Amino acid sequence: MCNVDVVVPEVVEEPSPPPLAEDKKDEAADKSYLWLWVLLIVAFVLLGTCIVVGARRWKRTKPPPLDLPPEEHPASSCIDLESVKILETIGQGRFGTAYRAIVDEEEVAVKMFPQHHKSSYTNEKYIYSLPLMEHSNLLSYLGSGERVGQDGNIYYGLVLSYCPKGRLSTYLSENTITWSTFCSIALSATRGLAHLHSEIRKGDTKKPCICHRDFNTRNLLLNENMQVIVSDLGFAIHTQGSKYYVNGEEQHAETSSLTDVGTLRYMAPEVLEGAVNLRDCEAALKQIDIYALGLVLWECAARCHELYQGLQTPPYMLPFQAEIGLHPSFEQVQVLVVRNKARPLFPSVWKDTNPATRLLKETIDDCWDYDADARLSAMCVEGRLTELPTLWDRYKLSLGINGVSPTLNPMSNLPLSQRAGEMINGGKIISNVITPRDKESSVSEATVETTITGSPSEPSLDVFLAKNQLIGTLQPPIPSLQPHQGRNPCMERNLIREIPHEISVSGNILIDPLKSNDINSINSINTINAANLIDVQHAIESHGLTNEHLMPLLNGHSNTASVMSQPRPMLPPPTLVPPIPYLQNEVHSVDNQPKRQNTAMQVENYDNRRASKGSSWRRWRSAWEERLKSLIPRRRHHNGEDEERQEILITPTSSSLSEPPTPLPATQSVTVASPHLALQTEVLLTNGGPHTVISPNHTLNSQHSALPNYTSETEIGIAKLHFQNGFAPIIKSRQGSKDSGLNKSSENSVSFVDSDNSCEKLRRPTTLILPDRSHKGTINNVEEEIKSSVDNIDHNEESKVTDSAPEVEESPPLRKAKHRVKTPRRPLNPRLSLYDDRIMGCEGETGVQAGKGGGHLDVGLSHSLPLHMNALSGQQPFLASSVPVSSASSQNNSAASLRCSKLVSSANNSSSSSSSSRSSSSRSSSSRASSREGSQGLLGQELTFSCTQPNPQTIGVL
Ligand SMILES: Nc1ncnc2c1ncn2[C@@H]1O[C@H](COP(=O)(O)OP(=O)(O)OP(=O)(O)O)[C@@H](O)[C@H]1O
Repeated sequence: MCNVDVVVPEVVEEPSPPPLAEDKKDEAADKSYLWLWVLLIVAFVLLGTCIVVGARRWKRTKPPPLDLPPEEHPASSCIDLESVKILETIGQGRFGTAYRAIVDEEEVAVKMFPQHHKSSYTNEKYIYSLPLMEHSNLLSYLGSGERVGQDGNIYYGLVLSYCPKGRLSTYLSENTITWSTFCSIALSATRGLAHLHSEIRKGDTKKPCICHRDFNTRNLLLNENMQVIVSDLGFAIHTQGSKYYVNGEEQHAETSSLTDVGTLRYMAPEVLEGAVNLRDCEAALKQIDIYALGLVLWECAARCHELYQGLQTPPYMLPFQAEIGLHPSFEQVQVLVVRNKARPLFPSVWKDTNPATRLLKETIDDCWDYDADARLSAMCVEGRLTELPTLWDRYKLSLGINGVSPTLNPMSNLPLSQRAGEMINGGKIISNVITPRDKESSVSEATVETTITGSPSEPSLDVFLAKNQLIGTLQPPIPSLQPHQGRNPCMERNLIREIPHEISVSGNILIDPLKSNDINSINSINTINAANLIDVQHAIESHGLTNEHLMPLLNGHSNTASVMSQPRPMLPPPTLVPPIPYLQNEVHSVDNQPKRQNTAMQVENYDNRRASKGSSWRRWRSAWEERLKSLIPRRRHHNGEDEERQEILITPTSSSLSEPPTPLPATQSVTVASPHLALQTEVLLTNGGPHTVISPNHTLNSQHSALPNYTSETEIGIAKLHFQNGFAPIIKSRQGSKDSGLNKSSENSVSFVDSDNSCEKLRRPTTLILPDRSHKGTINNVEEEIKSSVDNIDHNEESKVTDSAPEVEESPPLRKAKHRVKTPRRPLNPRLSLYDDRIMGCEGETGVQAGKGGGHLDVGLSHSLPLHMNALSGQQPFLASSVPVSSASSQNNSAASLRCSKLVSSANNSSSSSSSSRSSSSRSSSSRASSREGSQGLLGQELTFSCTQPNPQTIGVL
């Protein structure tokens, strides 16, 4: 309690001093900093996000080369050019000189580009530097750099792997090859191209599609293992859809002349036409490469001695060399490839009875198809070629084991399209005569073939055949295509495209001249045996086969079917020789028939009996039999001998069909002259209705010394004649006093067309007729040529029918491409090299070089010499003394070497002229010719060139 009075002093809280103004400021500042920080952080985050997203997008959209610029590519810095010791010159190209060199005791090739061809160097280096370019069938890129030559100029060099056997073209010209070597060459070349064409992704790295654009045997090298190495990527281009890239810079294909490069004789028809679809330049350029691949395959196969079955292998020829020689003009190639749709011909001795040969021919055919879309892809070609060795081995094996079976028809499993036609060796018509030797070998080979049809990956077909025992009843099966072989749907479309034409001559079985490559095939058309067809129908019936079963067997026979009717009936291909009638006992017969003997009579009776049963199927079949019988040419007996009747069908063409066919106002005179007309000839005329035999009694005697003439008056406006024995008749047409247009194709059919020339559609000829522009021929000329060709045939030699110039000149202009982007032309820029059969791009914006120089040294091959003549004046700046320029395979061949020590020449203005707009190119052709002659025959002498350049230039001494 004593503490009661204790007063606890009140603690008076001193009022806190009011906040100073500064403190207030700090607080506000803190707050604003905070916001600032927040804002900054947000901004950073946003910025970061944007950067990441942007970078990702950029990565996605940016072409791969920029991800990995050439300079950063490890390979580019592998070998320093300075460390390379140059030994000798191995080749001279348009753009640079190739040397054999040595680095660290390893042989390499160095390609040196002069300064004015730097863009070519840059482009080639860029292509080699793209990711994932390493491939066993491409040259390896080892390094690059600059070097000052002895002349003081800068040169740019690419260090590449060395191919000791040199150019493929040189090798082929000097050697024949075995089948296995051919397979190795064909496959490796295709693999190299397929790798270029492929887009490959490995992790983040992506190899884009590259199109070669100058694919030919000069740019294919051989290594020591006889593997082809694709080289010369100077024109190669990185494409993607409608765009392409030059040094990583995106370009738009439609605004440039992308297709103005390449080697003339290897140029695809669409390039020659200027009708490349640049909207999808990737696909278009690939297709152009594939066309060239087809020619390369043909070129190689032509030197495979095993394909000639003991006959002598013909000398090496470039594609179309037999037809237009070594130095064709642009127009010549254009007429041949675009207008005449000509392709190099397969020798008749390449029998289709050998499945490997057949597959090879089909593959080549599918590569150089006129329709670019119908061409195979490189991968697909590779897949097909992979099968060749196996097919060949099995065929050879079975040849040894099985022998001949008389019950099988040798030609029966050939596509119709491959039966017609005649073989031309070296571009010249031989004949359509089947020699006994041909027949024998055909039988033998075909017999064997039946035992090996179907590829290993096709067991279902074999099983199917074995189960049903159809061999001998059905025609030998055609192996269905493998998935990788998948015939491009466009292929079928192409075949179907011809149907209206064929149907317009209903009542006749036509030969498809597009595919007529077999000497044996012409006569096969005349020997289509209705009994065969009936047998097949029996087989179908008795074995309960459906269309699905038969489709694989009939693959590739769309032509046959399409001629017959629509919808396509399930009929087997016609046969060359009527097979021995063969009766297959039914396995599940309902009427328990006793076993029947296999005799012709039995077959006939059996057939009649079965036909009388009268089911709807049989009615359908009978109707077809009737139809077919009416289609099949009859044989006539005359003077005790069987003779093939020549059927000449004269049909109205499209323009006249649009009019009422009868009565036709004009009187046409049709004159047919041919030394090979059969003894008795009938001319069948049709105007869309039933055929009319106009002159059944005209008889022509093939023994007649003069050319027999056949004249028939008819009232048909348009005539189309098809001969099946391989000669080229002449048709003359008069309409009143005026001659109608005579359009003479180089195939076995000749047609004359109405005066407006609207009806004629030339198809790919089976003979390669060249317009000799210098030869102003007349009908008489042609007759003379036919005569001489017949003489040649009689002597079992090659013959050649030549179109006369007037027809060529009068023929309709080349088809213009529709719905396609026309390749822009740059008329002021040179399209043709002065000295080569090549067309070149133009030095300029695209960075792809044009008009480059360099002499090609292959004797007998196309050569090229520099467009930029000045370039050559220091062509060997890396060699101390004159060094022989030789192909690697003929390095010791002094005749093939070019001494470049002296450089002297003079230029003459060419006197050659041309009526065409490409007068400069014509002049250049003559220059080329002279240069090549010089290169072949004037080694060591001073060489004079003519050129379009105004001033004499120093070029070289051969
Ligand atoms: N790696 C190599 N190995 C062996 N020889 C080679 C090699 N590279 C080039 N050659 C030879 O040099 C020649 C010219 O080379 P290349 O074709 O690359 O030059 P180019 O100027 O592009 O020629 P082109 O006129 O064909 O365009 C070839 O034809 C070949 O004979």
